[in-house]
Amino acid sequence: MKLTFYKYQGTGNDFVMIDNREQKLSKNNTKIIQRLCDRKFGIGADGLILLENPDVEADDFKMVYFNADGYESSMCGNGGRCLVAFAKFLGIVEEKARFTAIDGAHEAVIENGLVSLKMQDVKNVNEFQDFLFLDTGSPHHVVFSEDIATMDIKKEGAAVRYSERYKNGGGTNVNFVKKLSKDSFSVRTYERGVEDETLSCGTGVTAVALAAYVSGKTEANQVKLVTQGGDLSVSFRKEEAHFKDIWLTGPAEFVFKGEIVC
Ligand SMILES: N[C@H](CCC[C@H](N)C(=O)O)C(=O)O
Repeated sequence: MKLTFYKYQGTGNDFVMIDNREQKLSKNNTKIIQRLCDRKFGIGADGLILLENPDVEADDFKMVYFNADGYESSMCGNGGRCLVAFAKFLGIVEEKARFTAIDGAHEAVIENGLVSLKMQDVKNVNEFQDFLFLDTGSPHHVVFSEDIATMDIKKEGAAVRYSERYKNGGGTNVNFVKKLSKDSFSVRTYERGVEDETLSCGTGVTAVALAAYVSGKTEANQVKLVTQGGDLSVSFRKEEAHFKDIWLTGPAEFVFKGEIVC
């Protein structure tokens, strides 16, 4: 099968994007999706995203996300932002978009060259002695540390992701965080389903911003997250025990278009 694909990246988290409105690529093609994401035998990406026709009248499109391991996974924040940029390129949307992903409905706005994505509300942030755990559309374990620059993220991240706490529940993504100022943090993320460090993680930096607020490391409700692949920002409103109006903002860029036989 000949497939036209578009490569996008959002702060270094990179994706193969496919306009699948004609359903050319089926969702259980794990081997094909894994091969497309393979950085040696395929195009290479952290994940693959299908743009499909919406199931909901009010939506512009539907998002289906696969990790590089070829399996459909939970929400991808950077991928969602890249998908909005892709939808604009295809002429499906202009400056505003509304779509449904595996975790529900999302709005997005393209402004000043950045894409802002509204994330689902977060009801539970679980604080433990030396880490926090929350789900921002994907599960995230968050650890604050004085030194993350020299860490072996792949090794340290895998140790948590495959630990007793997570190994039977589908695993988790793992974020290592250093506080930079009263409203900015440096973040390095080990991503489930990539099974390696990614240059940034959208649901991950969203989790870090909320975890920093809950653990008293920031009082700001707009936080800058510095990742290996670039800067992202997360804003939110705390309403009683819930976090609402959570917006993830950052660049989302086209890299190249190609055709591949698979
Ligand atoms: N690897 C994640 C999904 C992608 C998350 C990340 N790429 C983002 O930007 O949110 C998981 O399986 O939970």
